[in-house]
Amino acid sequence: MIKIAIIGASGYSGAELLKILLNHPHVEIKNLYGLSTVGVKISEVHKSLRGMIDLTIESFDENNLNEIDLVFVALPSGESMKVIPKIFEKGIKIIDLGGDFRLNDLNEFTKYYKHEHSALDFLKNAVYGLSEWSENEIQSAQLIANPGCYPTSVQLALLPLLKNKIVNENFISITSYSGTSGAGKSATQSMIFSEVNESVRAYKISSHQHIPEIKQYLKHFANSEPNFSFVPHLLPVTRGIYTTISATVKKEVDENLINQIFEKEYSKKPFIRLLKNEIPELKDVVYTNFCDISWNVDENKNLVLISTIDNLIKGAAGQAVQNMNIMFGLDQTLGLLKCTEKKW
Ligand SMILES: NC(=O)C1=CN([C@@H]2O[C@H](COP(=O)(O)OP(=O)(O)OC[C@H]3O[C@@H](n4cnc5c(N)ncnc54)[C@H](OP(=O)(O)O)[C@@H]3O)[C@@H](O)[C@H]2O)C=CC1
Ligand SMILES: CC(=O)N[C@@H](CCC(=O)OP(=O)(O)O)C(=O)O
Repeated sequence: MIKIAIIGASGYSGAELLKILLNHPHVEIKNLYGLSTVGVKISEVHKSLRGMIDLTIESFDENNLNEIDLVFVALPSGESMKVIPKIFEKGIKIIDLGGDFRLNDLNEFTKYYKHEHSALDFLKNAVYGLSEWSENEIQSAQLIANPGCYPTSVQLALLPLLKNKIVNENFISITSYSGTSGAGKSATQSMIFSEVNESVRAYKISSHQHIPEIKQYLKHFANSEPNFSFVPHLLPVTRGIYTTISATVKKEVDENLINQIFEKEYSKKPFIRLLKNEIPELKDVVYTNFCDISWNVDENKNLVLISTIDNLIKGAAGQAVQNMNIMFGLDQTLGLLKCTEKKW
């Protein structure tokens, strides 16, 4: 059994981790950590877990991790880097759901993350855990930086086409919509029901922390440095990410070639569902680890790609468990709903 601790178990991603891990055949959940909820039973914080787990949330102390094999860290931005180096020193495997260890360009990193200087040197220890694209590196990693929710949906759709050099890189337009759970459980005025309901708004245009992440890993995985815009929007739903990407493809490219590229890259990947010309819908991926991808090219070589995920599952806890399975040499689908065939 893999003995697990979760730091940030009382948050939204913590809840999803628990629901998946309680159903995992090779996992034993040992310790749960929080901040304002210390001393409270986890089944009182996440009432959906009533009758499923009898653990109380504790205050984190790295000296209590002696029997732990893997720690999931689901803390707000800037908090993980305070605890992860101490856990790493003990030789324990770690999966960080936050952004603290995703960027290796220090200029970009310091723009977006309030850091402790000692944590900067530490960045090189992390492997970026985009499961479908870094399986080999994940297998041998001690520390995984789990990808952000928007970058997961963007990269899974764009990488195969950029890797095959069929997209014009002069301009790619990326528009994403997220449910409100993407912002976590802390209350802010802009996230209350009456502000969000029956409305849609863009935010952090040109300044979102996921722009450098997308840039870094398009280069890393596809050796591509396209000029792109990324505009996130807040949608009045609880969960899900809907990403629409517009670009032009090179003049010799047609839909058949794109079909072949996606099939080659993803036909054996259990969480990617290729929909070709169908239009994906959020309701078909929420509560799952699937990423549904569709594509369309018109006679003027305009490409539209659509990619949908659940921000809390494929965009956070589900991908984290997929990465845990890969790190421990297990079937990567354990604990998660999966595709057993790719025809429907
Ligand atoms: N929500 C999402 O869709 C996604 C989130 N992520 C990332 O995952 C991480 C967790 O996100 P999410 O679950 O939404 O966050 P939440 O805000 O829902 O939960 C945060 C958790 O961290 C604990 N916590 C808060 N502040 C501190 C602190 N100063 N020290 C120690 N513990 C603290 C909270 O404990 P308590 O409740 O006891 O106060 C709670 O357990 C973030 O880095 C986020 O960016 C990544 C992808 C998607
Ligand atoms: C709706 C909403 O506010 N979403 C968050 C997503 C944050 C997240 O999940 O990403 P990190 O782990 O990279 O911080 C945002 O746009 O900042």
